[in-house]
Amino acid sequence: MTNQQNGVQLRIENMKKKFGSTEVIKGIDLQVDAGEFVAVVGKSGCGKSTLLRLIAGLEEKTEGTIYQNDAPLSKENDDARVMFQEDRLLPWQDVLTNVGFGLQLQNDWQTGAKQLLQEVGLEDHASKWPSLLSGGQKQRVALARALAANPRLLLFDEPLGALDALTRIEMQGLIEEIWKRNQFTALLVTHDVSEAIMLADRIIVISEGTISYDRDVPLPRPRERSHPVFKEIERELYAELLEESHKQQTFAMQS
Ligand SMILES: Nc1ncnc2c1ncn2[C@@H]1O[C@H](COP(=O)(O)OP(=O)(O)OP(=O)(O)O)[C@@H](O)[C@H]1O
Repeated sequence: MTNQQNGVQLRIENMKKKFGSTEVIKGIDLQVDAGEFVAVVGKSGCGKSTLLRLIAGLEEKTEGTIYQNDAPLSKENDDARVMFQEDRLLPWQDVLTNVGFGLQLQNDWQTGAKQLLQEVGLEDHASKWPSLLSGGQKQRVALARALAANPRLLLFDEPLGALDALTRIEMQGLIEEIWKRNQFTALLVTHDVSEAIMLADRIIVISEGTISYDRDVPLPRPRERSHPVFKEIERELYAELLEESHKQQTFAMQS
């Protein structure tokens, strides 16, 4: 089931992106429903972050159109926020101010920022400097800061990539809970196949700048890693990724 009320609908048509003479995105067509959670998987360098940056309006496309709720996007996407692998917190500001950064034009921004810290379970850390937090806590602050803008689209660019396995699982639970509560549309770039199956309504694989695989995850939430359908999708995804990798190696040896 998807969160339809707050999230935006996306439609990407024939998206292409070149850096110099190298075409990184070679023609992507993708539709994402309002409130849908889509995971983007693929080999390092296949263009996942570039796709996210194009949707965020942080990168200029070479060709194609992105429609958001049927309106073409032409500049920075005000409805979207990106959460990166590195926390990007301001080290000279305390946690509360970091979260309230986007709220500071509002009179009572401290109350709003405290509520967001509560949402991510860090209400007792408001006056700390970021340097005193663990990696997982810093990512919780980064998530609260992203939520401050009440985004209708959250773009997660491998945000849990630097965390230890247990913290990562905890953060997956938090992201799922917050997505359900806030009802935004979500795109998650991840290298972790089980993370994709745990969180996404749908998984796409990007290979050589195009979508090579696209399937729904028909599992109830919260999900069990031991569920036979979970295992089946896991096997399918690894097979797809290995096949793509094999094709690329063969191509590299022939050329
Ligand atoms: N600003 C840029 N200028 C030139 N080349 C770029 C730029 N940004 C990305 N690229 C190239 O585009 C390709 C795709 O990069 P991108 O970061 O989208 O890949 P990715 O799939 O997210 O990789 P990873 O999983 O390692 O983060 C890479 O070959 C990268 O070197």
